[in-house]
Amino acid sequence: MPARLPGAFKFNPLRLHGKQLHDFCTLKELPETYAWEPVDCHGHHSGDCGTTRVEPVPVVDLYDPNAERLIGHACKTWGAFQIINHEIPRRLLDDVESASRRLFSLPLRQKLRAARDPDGVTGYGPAPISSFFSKQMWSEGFTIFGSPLEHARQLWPSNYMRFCDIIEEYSREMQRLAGKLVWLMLGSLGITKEDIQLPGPEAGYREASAALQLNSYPACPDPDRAVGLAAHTDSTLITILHQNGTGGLQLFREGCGWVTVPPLAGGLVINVGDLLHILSNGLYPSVLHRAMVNRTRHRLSVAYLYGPPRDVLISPVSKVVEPGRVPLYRPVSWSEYLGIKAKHFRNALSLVRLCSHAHANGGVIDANVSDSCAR
Ligand SMILES: C=C1C[C@]23C[C@@]1(O)CC[C@H]2[C@@]12CCC[C@@](C)(C(=O)O1)[C@H]2[C@@H]3C(=O)O
Ligand SMILES: O=C(O)CCC(=O)C(=O)O
Ligand SMILES: [Fe+2]
Repeated sequence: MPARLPGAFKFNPLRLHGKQLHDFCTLKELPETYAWEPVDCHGHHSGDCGTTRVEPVPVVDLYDPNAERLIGHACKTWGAFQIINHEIPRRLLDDVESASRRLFSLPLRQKLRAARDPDGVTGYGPAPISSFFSKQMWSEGFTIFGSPLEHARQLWPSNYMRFCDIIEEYSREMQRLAGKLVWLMLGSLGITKEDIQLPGPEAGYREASAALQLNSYPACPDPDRAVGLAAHTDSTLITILHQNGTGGLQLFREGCGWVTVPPLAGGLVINVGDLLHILSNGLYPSVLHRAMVNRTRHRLSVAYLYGPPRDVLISPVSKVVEPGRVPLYRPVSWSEYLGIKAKHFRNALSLVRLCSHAHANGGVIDANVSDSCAR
């Protein structure tokens, strides 16, 4: 019989899109639905590099006169790096972290007022990729595209403006930084404004589209069997990630395995996404990454997912397709690619790959490739 004590609803699991959700703080043990097979189930070597010294994820100082070259090298070898001296005020990073903490601290019932619609993209809920996994992830998310006003009103009917103001200011600053970083990356490939139709500095990088993903990873009673956010690449040009002082982000590096990205006070993590992978013809590969959880600390992260204007076609820029090589990907807009990713997840990139008899490594002509091809 259901308990009728005041507050007993907290222990009543609530459902969203067919899955039971929980107020994580009430769980003293890991429910089986959140217990993953040993991490190797992601199909990759688990843990950090064996006993050899792990090479750290590159850190680039944006004031360094060699920043463009260093960024190019990091994109090619890691598909990711951290930045310092990015000129995003520390106060704003703290504000967005507090706003996110305020949101996720609300009772589950209240957060569900702003739940993501089954076919929608914005609002509260498990990470959109959850539907591809039978086990649940030890995390919750809130996705913002454009104005957060409507959802913020549902969450805090009489006190929503502070949240909206912070999100607006953060998005504005991130847009400027993302535009600058993308042009540094393109510059490192020798690509100029004449070669590509992307928002540039003269327009303040406006017109680009972007989403903001707030992620929360509560302390977990059995972290070794749980996964915060399963391994994925982002569908973006680049993603800018702010993580609070608690580590958990890991990057997959060929020949090495999973490498933890240590939180750097005031630093930001930059990931190469699938669209930059396409645009660079695979020279700057999108990075596979995941988030792990821990026993004692609540981890928060804020991802700014930056893409081109939704209907601009992205394809390998001819300058990076060297003689003797071929374009590996067909043109695709961000809106189409997001649809492909939402349906096919890990196969999305190979589904826009051209049936070119070209080798994955920069499009060297090679007749022996049997990859899935764009039809
Ligand atoms: C613009 C987007 C990228 C994203 C799907 C989305 O429509 C909004 C959320 C984004 C996110 C954040 C967490 C990881 C991810 C794979 C997911 O499930 O939702 C990404 C999506 C993506 O990059 O494909
Ligand atoms: O929380 C993290 O460290 C990773 C988040 C992430 O990968 C994402 O939001 O796309
Ligand atoms: Fe991601």
